[in-house]
Amino acid sequence: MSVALGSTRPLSVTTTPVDDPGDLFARLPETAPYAWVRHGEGLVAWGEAIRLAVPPGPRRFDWARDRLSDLFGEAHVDDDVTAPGSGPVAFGSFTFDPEAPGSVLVVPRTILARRDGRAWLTTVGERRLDAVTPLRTPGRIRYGDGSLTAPEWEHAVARAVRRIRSGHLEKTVLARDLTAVAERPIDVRLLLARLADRYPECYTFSCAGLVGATPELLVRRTGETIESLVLAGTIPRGADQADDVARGTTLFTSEKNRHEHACAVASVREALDPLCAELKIPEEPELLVLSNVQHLASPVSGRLSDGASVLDVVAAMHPTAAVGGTPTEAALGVIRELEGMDRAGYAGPVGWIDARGDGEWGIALRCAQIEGSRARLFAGCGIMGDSDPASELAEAQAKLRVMQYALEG
Ligand SMILES: C=C(O[C@@H]1C=C(C(=O)O)C=C[C@H]1O)C(=O)O
Repeated sequence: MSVALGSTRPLSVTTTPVDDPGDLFARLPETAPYAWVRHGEGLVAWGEAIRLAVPPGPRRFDWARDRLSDLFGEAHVDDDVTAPGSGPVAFGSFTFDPEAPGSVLVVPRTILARRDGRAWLTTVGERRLDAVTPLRTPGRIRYGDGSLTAPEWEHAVARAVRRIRSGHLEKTVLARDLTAVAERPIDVRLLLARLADRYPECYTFSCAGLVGATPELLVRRTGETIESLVLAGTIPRGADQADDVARGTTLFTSEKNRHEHACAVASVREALDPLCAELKIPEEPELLVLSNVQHLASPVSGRLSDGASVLDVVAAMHPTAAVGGTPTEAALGVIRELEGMDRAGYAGPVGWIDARGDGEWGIALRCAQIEGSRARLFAGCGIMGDSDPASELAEAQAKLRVMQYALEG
């Protein structure tokens, strides 16, 4: 069930303040890099002190929380920083489908963090020196269809639209995958550096081979405060500034996109309401403009009422209608039936948690699963009753470009 690497004795954890390390990614060795970074701040980590394979099932988040609270509870911790992300930390990636295997938690051996003008280093066990080798380029990339070809995927979208029009559900989200094979093994650090450079407002992440830059913050917990950024409703960027502004206006006034966004916001409200003493959700979304697409975005904030950990909040929220649909069960049924692929960690929660229960988790979007010289890229779109399959395909392609750029430069 669970695989623990290294010692099963209590963890010995030391956090000390360090001078500003500058570019966090430049400090990563090539093997097993972990990351959660936005605007140059966050955590990078390497080495694996503990790896837990989370058993699939409806109680997987509870299992993860309980195992971590045992591990962290019995650890010997010497923490001179006491900030969110200091002391022992676990990175995690959960599969989209609770019944799919592959969810994992890793307590890295070394964690380097930088936040609000402070920086610190955490080591688990003996402090070791890890050589930082130069970045390696993967060479030529050859792409192939994933589970469905583009026309097959458009056909699946058309079927989902019919299902929605016949009143079975309001919204679903269909995704597709692409395969990529590089000439040489893929250096995850190079992908991280390129992603962070082009998408600084996204969360550049790496966890157990799942690598990407997601704009969608599922939840950040800092003490009793939580924040989230709900995204749904997308239009590709324009050819020039005037076109861009016109597209932004089209997106903002599009009934289809506003409805799609409202479904996502409603699912987040429903999940967070029972956990919160206070919850703020703006009445109207705003525009989030990224290098490849524009999104409708609603920043959410709240105050927890009962000391839930960040994983408890993740458990309550996943899957939001931004990646599942409305109503959830009907939408998941359509995804299982029409998408024809295993989403693995794509569209699942990815992030980190510390011993206080603080942490940051995103929805794993604009990402790929990397294995040696191979990658599997993912992207999906919210489907409504008036979705046009060709436009949805164009949107999925715009989203796939994030990882294509990371691989190709
Ligand atoms: C499903 C993805 O993105 C989600 C779907 C969106 C949409 O359909 O408009 C927008 C943002 C995300 O919530 C993806 O990037 O793969």
